[in-house]
Amino acid sequence: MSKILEISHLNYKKNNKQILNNINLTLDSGKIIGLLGANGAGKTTLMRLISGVNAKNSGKVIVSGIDTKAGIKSCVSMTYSLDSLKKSPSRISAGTKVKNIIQFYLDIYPDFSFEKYQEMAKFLGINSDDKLNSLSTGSGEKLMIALTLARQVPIYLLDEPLNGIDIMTRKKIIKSVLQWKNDNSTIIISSHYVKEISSLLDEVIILKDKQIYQTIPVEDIQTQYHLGVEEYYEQIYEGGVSNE
Ligand SMILES: Nc1ncnc2c1ncn2[C@@H]1O[C@H](COP(=O)(O)OP(=O)(O)OP(=O)(O)O)[C@@H](O)[C@H]1O
Repeated sequence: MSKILEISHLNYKKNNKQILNNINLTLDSGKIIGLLGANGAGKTTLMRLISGVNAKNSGKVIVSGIDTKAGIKSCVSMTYSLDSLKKSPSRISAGTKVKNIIQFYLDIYPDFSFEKYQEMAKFLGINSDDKLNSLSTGSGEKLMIALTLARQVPIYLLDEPLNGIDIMTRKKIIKSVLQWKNDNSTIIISSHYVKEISSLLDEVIILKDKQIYQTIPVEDIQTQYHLGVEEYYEQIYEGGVSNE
C-alpha cells in the first residue's frame, strides 16, 4: 500500500494564536478516514493546510509523493462551502445556475469528470437549472459533495459534509461517498455526526489540544476496546481512554 499523506512537524498559527502544534501523520492510500475533534479543535484548519489553501508556518506536507503547492492542488479535492462560492462575486450573480458552477469546475479542473458528476447528481436529486441562490442548505451541500467527488484525484477532503442536513439526506450523502469512492483513492471526512459516519470509516484521527491525539483503525477500537467509534471518541474527550 502506498503512502498518500505524510505530514511532519507541521505548525500553524493565526494572529499569534497557535492553532495546530507539531502535527505528524502518515496515511496509507485507499482508506476512508474520520477526522474527529471538538469545535475549534482544528479539523478545517488541518484540511486547509493539506490542500494548500492555508500556508503552514513550518513543517512538511507531502501528498502522493508531491510537496509543491501547485502539485498538491492538483491531487487534492476539498469541499468548499456554498457560501464561500457565493461570496465570490466574479463567479456568482443573482442568476447563476448550478450548471454554470459545473462549467466553472470543468474549466478549472482538468480532472473533473462530468459523467461522474451526472451520476451523483441524479442519485442526489440535484437539478442543474436551479439557481445557486435559491438552493437550500441541504441541496447546496449535496451539490458541493458531487462537485468534490467528481474530480478524479487521489485524495478527497470532506469537511463537515453533513452539517445542517436532514437525516434522509445525510444517509444519501453517506451512501454516495461509499458508492463513488474509487478503490485506490483516500477520503478524509470530518463530522460531528460520528455515529452516522462510523459505518464508512476504516480509520480515525482524533484531534485534541492542538495535536493529533491518536490515529487508530476502527477494527482496533472494536477488538481492543469493545466500543463503537462514537463511544470511544466520547471516552477520549471525557478522559476515560488513554492513547498510551
Ligand atoms: N481566521 C482565523 N483567525 C483566528 N483564529 C482562527 C481563524 N480561523 C480559525 N481560527 C481558530 O482556529 C481554531 C481551529 O478552527 P477550525 O475551524 O479549524 O476548527 P474545527 O475543528 O474545524 O471546528 P468546528 O468543528 O467548529 O468546525 C479555532 O480556535 C478557531 O477559533
